[in-house]
Amino acid sequence: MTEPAAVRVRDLRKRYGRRMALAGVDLDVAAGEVVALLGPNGAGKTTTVEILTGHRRRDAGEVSVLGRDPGRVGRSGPAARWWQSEIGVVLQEVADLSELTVAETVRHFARYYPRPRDPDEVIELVGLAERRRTRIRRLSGGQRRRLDVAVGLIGDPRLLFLDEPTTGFDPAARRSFWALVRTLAAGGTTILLSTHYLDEADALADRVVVLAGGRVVADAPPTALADRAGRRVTVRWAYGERRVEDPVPLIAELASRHGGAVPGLTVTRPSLEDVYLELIGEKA
Ligand SMILES: Nc1ncnc2c1ncn2[C@@H]1O[C@H](COP(=O)(O)OP(=O)(O)OP(=O)(O)O)[C@@H](O)[C@H]1O
Repeated sequence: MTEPAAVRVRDLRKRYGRRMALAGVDLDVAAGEVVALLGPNGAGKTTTVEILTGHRRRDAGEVSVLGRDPGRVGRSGPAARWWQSEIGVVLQEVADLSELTVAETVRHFARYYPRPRDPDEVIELVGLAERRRTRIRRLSGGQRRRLDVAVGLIGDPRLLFLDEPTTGFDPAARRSFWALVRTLAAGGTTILLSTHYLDEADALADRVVVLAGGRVVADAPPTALADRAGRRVTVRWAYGERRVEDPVPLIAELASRHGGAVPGLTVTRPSLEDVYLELIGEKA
């Protein structure tokens, strides 16, 4: 028997007053998959993650997370406790426990779960072993984010939600965070990660779901998005430019028109970033 989907979303809708944040989103995450929800500011990524984790109500649509509706699972009772222990959540805004140390914080959250991971092991995993005794208010932004992830992992979740986990990281911190996500994925954790960094989605995800203006504008493995990038090339010459799939006939025609060499000829393939910008409508 195949494992049921970790996340299944159909026609999800959410408004804030007059502002349409989600205009009918479909999303699937299979067990064991790493899916990146990619999109610009205001695309609806956080709203989606908040609805899936039970932190925000939806207006319409079907949502199932580990077989339960997050809008109905409630806050207490055995079903809610089971569900909350199976998911790990790292949202953008976290509780302020700035007087506690790293180790105290992780141990504090471990008490909420029936089968927590070992706090020292989790601290080591997120790369904070040398900061175990540091108070939270003395951590850097990147270290603080790692602590958020430690708190998200302490319950040993099957499914982990990471909302823009590397915003504000320096390049080295991002790379080591990526290594952590890969370690978790290799251990079988299902991960839904929102990001506005294309390279992050490309580096980590089995599948990239691009959100723009509250809609899914692409849903494909990163390599398929890259292939889409490779298909169309731009041919420029001194008197014009055209985008074509196969540049050879156009160049032949231009060559015969100019009686030999084509003045100022260049042929360029779009980058993955060009395709992404086009998908989210930020390029003419
Ligand atoms: N609490 C709120 N009240 C009113 N409008 C909101 C609220 N939260 C989000 N919005 C609006 O809903 C839309 C989607 O926002 P959301 O935070 O989900 O996007 P996002 O993709 O996570 O953006 P970012 O990358 O900037 O975090 C935006 O237009 C935003 O201004």
